[in-house]
Amino acid sequence: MLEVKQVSKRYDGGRGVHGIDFSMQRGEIVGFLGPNGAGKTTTMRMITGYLYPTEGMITVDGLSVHEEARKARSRIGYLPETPPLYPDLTVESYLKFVAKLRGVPAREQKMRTAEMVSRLGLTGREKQSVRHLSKGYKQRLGLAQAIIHKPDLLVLDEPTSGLDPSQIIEIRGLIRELGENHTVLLSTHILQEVGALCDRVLIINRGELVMDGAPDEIGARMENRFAVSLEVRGERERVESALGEWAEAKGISAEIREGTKPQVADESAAKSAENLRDSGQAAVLPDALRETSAEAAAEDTDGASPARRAASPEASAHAHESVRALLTAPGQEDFRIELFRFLAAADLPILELHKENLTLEDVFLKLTEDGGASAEEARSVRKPSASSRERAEEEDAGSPISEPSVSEPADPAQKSPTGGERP
Ligand SMILES: Nc1ncnc2c1ncn2[C@@H]1O[C@H](COP(=O)(O)OP(=O)(O)OP(=O)(O)O)[C@@H](O)[C@H]1O
Repeated sequence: MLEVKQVSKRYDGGRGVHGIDFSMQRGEIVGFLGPNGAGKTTTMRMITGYLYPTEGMITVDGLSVHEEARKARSRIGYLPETPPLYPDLTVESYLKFVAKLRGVPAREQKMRTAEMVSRLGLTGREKQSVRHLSKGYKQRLGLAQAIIHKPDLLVLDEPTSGLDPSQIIEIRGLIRELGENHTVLLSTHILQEVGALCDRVLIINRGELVMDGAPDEIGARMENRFAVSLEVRGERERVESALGEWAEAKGISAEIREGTKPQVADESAAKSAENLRDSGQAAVLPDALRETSAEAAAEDTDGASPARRAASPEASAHAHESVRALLTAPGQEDFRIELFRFLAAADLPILELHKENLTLEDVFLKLTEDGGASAEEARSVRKPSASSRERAEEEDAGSPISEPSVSEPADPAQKSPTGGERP
């Protein structure tokens, strides 16, 4: 529903954003991450039609945000970093004013205002002046003004910035709810927020998109490896040799790490079992153990029978031993099911198994820290579906800037009475 095609915005000195290219499907909640000055607000202001791109094209539901501004913008709700609130109005009168401004039919304005009050948890505050709302309630009102005209796409610029932890939880809950009926693009500095809310993350650095993917996939994709760490119950030597052979045959590297050693109690149990066996007193063993001893006796003595291992003193000694390992394969192929089946067949129970990824934080730091991934390197880890554009050539630093606005001032200096953008 949103298409951002090769969009650039050049400010003085070559700052701004370059060749931003991505699309969003209906119903997605996408997190837009980047360090300060990376270009998040610039991109969002262009998507919402408040700023004209120097190059490129943005459409919402096929409508150009800049050429069919009125129609396109009726489908977009925007919560800027500083919500465009009028402190002298009451909550109710402000919402009615915005409803009118956004073209809600006169007969529906009252009803829509009441709906927003109830949906955004503003009940009881209708007559309160905006000036006296807490920061959290101002943010609720900011969300209300963004959705009062029932847009399809919601663009939220740092919606939880400046809120206290309980307000953050509340606003996240509201965004999650809004995400059930809207497509949402939200910028944030809080990595946790992306994990908590978003299906997908876009990372922007120095004006260029450097990552596009699901939060839990981008770490693996960035490294182009599939890594699994696991803990297996069994004697170290046996686990090591079984895993090692399997991994080698599959071209997977296996690194055996520390495991747990048998407890002293287990060692003494093993000793007792050994003494019993040596003194021929198997008859006093508990029934279950006697059965396994009998089975073991009936088996060939190649040591492969699980029952024999269970009854043997060696097995008792290793009954609580476990081994940790890290298996790493090049590429993205998921080998967990095969591994599970192999270890089950070898009677080596898996106590724990999980995919090892770079965390979102690792990825973010790698991509954005000084001297982190260059735009060229970063492009190579973006999804294949993402833009394969060549970097737009840097414009002359002194080139003139044309920044016409559609119907709103493009200059951030022109703010609403509270310093926010005009609603
Ligand atoms: N009106 C403007 N005139 C000149 N340069 C600007 C203007 N607005 C933004 N910039 C520059 O463009 C770059 C991107 O800024 P932008 O505000 O989009 O970043 P951001 O990712 O939203 O940052 P933050 O997280 O700090 O809000 C920065 O280098 C910024 O200084």
